[in-house]
Formats: sequence, C-alpha cells, structure tokens
Amino acid sequence: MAHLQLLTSGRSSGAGGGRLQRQRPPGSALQARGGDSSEPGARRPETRGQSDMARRGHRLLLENARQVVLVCARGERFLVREQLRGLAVLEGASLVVGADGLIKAIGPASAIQRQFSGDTFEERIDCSGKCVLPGLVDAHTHPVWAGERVHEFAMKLAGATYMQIHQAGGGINFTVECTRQASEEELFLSLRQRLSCMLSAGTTLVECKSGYGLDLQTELKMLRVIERARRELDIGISATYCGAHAVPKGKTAAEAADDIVNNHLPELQELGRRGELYVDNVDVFCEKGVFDLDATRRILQVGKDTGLQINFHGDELHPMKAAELGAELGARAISHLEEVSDEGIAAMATAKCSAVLLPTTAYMLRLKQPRARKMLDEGVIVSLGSDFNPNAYCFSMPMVMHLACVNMRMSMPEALAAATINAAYALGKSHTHGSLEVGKQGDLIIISSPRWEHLIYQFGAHHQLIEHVITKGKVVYKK
Ligand SMILES: N=CN[C@@H](CCC(=O)O)C(=O)O
Ligand SMILES: [Zn+2]
Repeated sequence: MAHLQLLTSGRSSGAGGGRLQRQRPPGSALQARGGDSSEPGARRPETRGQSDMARRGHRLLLENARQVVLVCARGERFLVREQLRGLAVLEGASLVVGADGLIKAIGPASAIQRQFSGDTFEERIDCSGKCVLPGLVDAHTHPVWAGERVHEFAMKLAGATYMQIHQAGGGINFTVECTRQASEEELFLSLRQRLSCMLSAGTTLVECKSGYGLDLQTELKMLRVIERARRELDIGISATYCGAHAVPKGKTAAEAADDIVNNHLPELQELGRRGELYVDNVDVFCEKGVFDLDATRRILQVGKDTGLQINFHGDELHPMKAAELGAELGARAISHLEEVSDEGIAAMATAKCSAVLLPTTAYMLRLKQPRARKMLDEGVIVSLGSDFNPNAYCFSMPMVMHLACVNMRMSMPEALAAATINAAYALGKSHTHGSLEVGKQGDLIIISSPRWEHLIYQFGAHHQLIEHVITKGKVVYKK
C-alpha cells in the first residue's frame, strides 16, 4: 500500500543527529490526487481511466524528489509555536503543476506515475536525489532606487552610525536625490536586474517598497516601475507605498504627514480605482527623528481606510511603542523590531500581526538582534525579509535564513517557515503562496541536495545548490 509519508523534522533535527519522526498523514495532506484511496480519510483519486478519456495536458511534472518540503499541509495561513517543530516533508515524491499554473497533485512518486500515466506535460524534471521546496518569500525590500552608497559602508566600518549618516544628508536622503533625477526607464532596468538576482537566489514572491521619492511625483514614478515589473516579470510582487520613509527637506514631519494623507493616499486610491496602479500595503518609518507615533498613526489609519494593508517599519533604532500601535491598528506586519517592548510582543501575538525580522540590517549596522526567540515563544507570527536596499545590499533569502538561525537563534524549520508561509502571511498572500499544497500557485525551487536543510546550512552556496526556480509551473531560472 502506498502511504504518503509525512515526515516531521524537529527543531533539533538538523542533518547531523536529528530525529525524524514518521507520521501517518492527516487527511488534508492527502488532497494530492496521488494519495492512496485505501488510506483512511484520503480523498479518492480520480478513477477515470486513460483509455476512456482524452489525455490531459499539464504544465510541469517534478518526478521522484528525495524530499518535497510542503512546509504545511492543512491549509494553515501561518505557523506558530509547536507547529514550527515539524514542517511537512514528503520523501520519494512527485508533484504536478496544471496548465493554469496551480499545483494539481503531490504524492508518492509511484502513485503520481499511475495517476498521470497517460497525460502530457510541457516539461518533466527528474528530481532524483534532489529536494523541492516552495519558492521563497521575501517580506521586505526597497529595490527601486538610483545612486551608489558603497562609500557609506566604508563610513560605517569606520564607526559612523546609521542615523549620523542620515542626519548628515546621506542614507535615505542621498538616495532620494538620485532617485528623483533618474528616469522611469532607468529605474525599471535596475529593478529588473535586482529582481532577477533575487529570483536566481530562490525568491518567487517579493514585497517591493517605494520611498525614495517622498514627493508625490517621484513616489508615483517608483510605484509605476513596480507595477510594470508586476505585469512584465515572472516574480510575484506585493507593492508597498512608503512615502513616509523620511521627512523631505523643507518640511516638518507633521507637514509631510499632511501631504501624505491629503494628497498621496487619495491619489493612490483613485489610480487603483481606475485600474492603473495597484498598491497592496502602506508603510511608515516610525522612528525618533523621522515619523513619531502620532504622525505614524495618522498615515497608517488613512492608508487602511483607503484599502491598504498596514505593514510598517517600527521599533528599529529606538523603542517607539510601534508594535503596540500596529497591534491596535490591525497591522498585518511590522518590520525590524530590534527595540520592541515585552508588551509590544504580547500585543502582536494577540493581534496576529507578523514580525518581519531583517537579519541583514542588524548584521550590517551591528545593532542588537531582535528577540526572535521571545517572539516565537509568545506565539508571534515570525517572518523574514532581506531588507534589500542601498544600506543592506543582500538579495539572498538563503543567507537571510542562515543569519536568522545563527544570530537570532532560530531553528532551520522556523527559518524556512518564516521565509515561506509566514512571509506570505505578512503580505496577505498565504492562501495562494508560501507552501506546496494542492490549489496553490506552482512556485517552487529545486536544490541539488538530498536534504532541504542544506539550503540554509551552506552559507552563500545557494547559487551552487539552486538548480531551478519555477513560478506558476514555468522554469524561470535554470543553473
Ligand atoms: N529603516 C529604514 N529603511 C531601510 C533603510 C533604507 C536606506 O537606508 O536606504 C531599512 O529598512 O533598513
Ligand atoms: Zn526597510
């Protein structure tokens, strides 16, 4: 009898000496049509024979993978607490993506072979000895900008702080000047290049912020560039309006907030109504010397009222009570949180507001690490992002996961969940992305290793490990 074998890899179940529990799968994991119909609770596979029906055409067959990492298998929208001890992993499994780009079946290789024996596939990939994982989700990036800030890296190495550089006209302000001068085409070409680097590092869904324009005209230019990328490129995009990323020269924070709530947000709403520009999230840099709690509240509330999800920068360099505010406003996610309070953590857990942790920032700026363990223990939905921007120049979610494990003491299953299903939740997309389940989008990566943990363990080796990146069942990167 061909049972689906659902493996659970525990917190300490790394490649060396970890324990792997084999469990009978829950019925929902057997949604895969390859499931054995004799399995209690299994949905009966379709019984129509190939002889009496026309051959069906599908987009992709991934055959006989050593491991297929589902991440979760019961339609969970996020994973917290003990759910993170064991991710759902199938061994010796195959996966089918249908012509619509959605996952059609996942199950034991032999069952999938029987079930689909007469069908055709645009592409078949032999995954023997390899692992299939969900495409990675990067929940926080600033990828649209012009200019060059490598000199600031040297200044920071010599001891300057982020805020010293910012207040001296560098940092965000410097990038704003360059981005205002850049053409839309120039910004699009550099964004395309950056997104292609992310894709080849395994990211298939990425949050992209504006925020280097600050004035309406340049913010719209950045958002149009993101919209064009969403329409033309293979990577999935969640667009964030971040016009409150810094206080523009010549304005106070209150004046900037007025401009945003009276002019920027209504204009975005109108463009959305006309189908010209889709924005998913509203962001504010809530920080001492940038936007205080009151200004942040005003902007986020109006953003929410115009239909945007709240997803903002908080409690990064100073404790601001941003987490408490986000929980109160119903924020979907808050990023950074190096300085979050205990009360803020508790409030985020209750409000199901995701903490988007950014290991590259704490690493590059030598900040104290966000308290990931406390957040995880209290049941906060922890996600990860690369924070790609001119200050933290990193495209790679595998490296982000590695840093999260070493510097924030997350386990490998926690890090992978944070870079897949939980990051998708932070973007409001975990019903379609973030795990390999029937009916979800066929976004996957194939790595040339017999255990998935190598993607995290081999620091900086993702380009050797990642063989294929697939979105909607189509190979979009091949090593
Ligand atoms: N903290 C605010 N924003 C960015 C940095 C942007 C920049 O320095 O250009 C961040 O998330 O790290
Ligand atoms: Zn950021």
